[in-house]
Amino acid sequence: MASDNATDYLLELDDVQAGYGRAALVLRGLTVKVPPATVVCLVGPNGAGKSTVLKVASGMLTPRSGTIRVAGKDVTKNSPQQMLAAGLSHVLQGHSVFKEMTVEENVRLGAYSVKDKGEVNDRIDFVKTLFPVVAERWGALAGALSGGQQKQVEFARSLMVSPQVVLLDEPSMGLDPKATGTVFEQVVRMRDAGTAVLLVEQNARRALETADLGCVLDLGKVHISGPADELLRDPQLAELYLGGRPAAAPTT
Ligand SMILES: Nc1ncnc2c1ncn2[C@@H]1O[C@H](COP(=O)(O)OP(=O)(O)OP(=O)(O)O)[C@@H](O)[C@H]1O
Repeated sequence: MASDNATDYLLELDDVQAGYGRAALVLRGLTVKVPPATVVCLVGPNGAGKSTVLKVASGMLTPRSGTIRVAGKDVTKNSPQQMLAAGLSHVLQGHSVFKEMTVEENVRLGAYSVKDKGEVNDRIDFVKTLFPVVAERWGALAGALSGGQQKQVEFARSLMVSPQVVLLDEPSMGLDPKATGTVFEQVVRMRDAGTAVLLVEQNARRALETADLGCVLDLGKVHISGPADELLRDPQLAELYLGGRPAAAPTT
């Protein structure tokens, strides 16, 4: 009956309503689905509820209604620890490396719940290959790295639990354009290495250029969704959500 078979998606947020305390709802019937090996980005105006979507997906905020599924399994009421165990790894907004610890110590923290030493070593090899800067600066204090390099340490840490989906909240925040470019390249590398990504970004145009699928949030709901390149070419969307600049439609 339903073409949206649950097993077609690694992560599904279905008709989710959520808010903070007694305040008005922030998410008002939001549906977002993340297929395997895909970067899905959420864009939209300030306060639309983008970060709140990630908080709900990582168990930091329990929805008032609606359903969250990971690979078809209902995880709606999971705690953050249970969400992590279910395969959702959250890279928070801003910088969360421990600056006074080495890159190695920061990355190993991501594996605190993994008991098998061999598995930890395999994951270390994997993230070192994926993020060369992590390998190059393995023994350095994380605080000595640039902002973009620290973000890659955070990515590496998030991958230590072999997540199904990485939730990335504004990875370009505070970075210059060159570092932003590198960080988005690494998002694509994560996807190519088999990890799906749900990405929240202020930098809507750059995020849509990186993502496979895009969802535009407004007032706590998905206003429009589809292939990211199509959204980028949509003139109305460009006017409303991409900084008011005209769509990059061919002019010749
Ligand atoms: N911890 C909190 N307690 C109460 N209200 C909150 C909390 N976090 C966010 N909000 C409110 O929820 C709404 C949505 O915030 P959210 O951070 O999800 O939006 P956003 O789309 O990510 O915005 P931005 O792009 O500005 O980060 C805002 O009105 C915000 O003030």
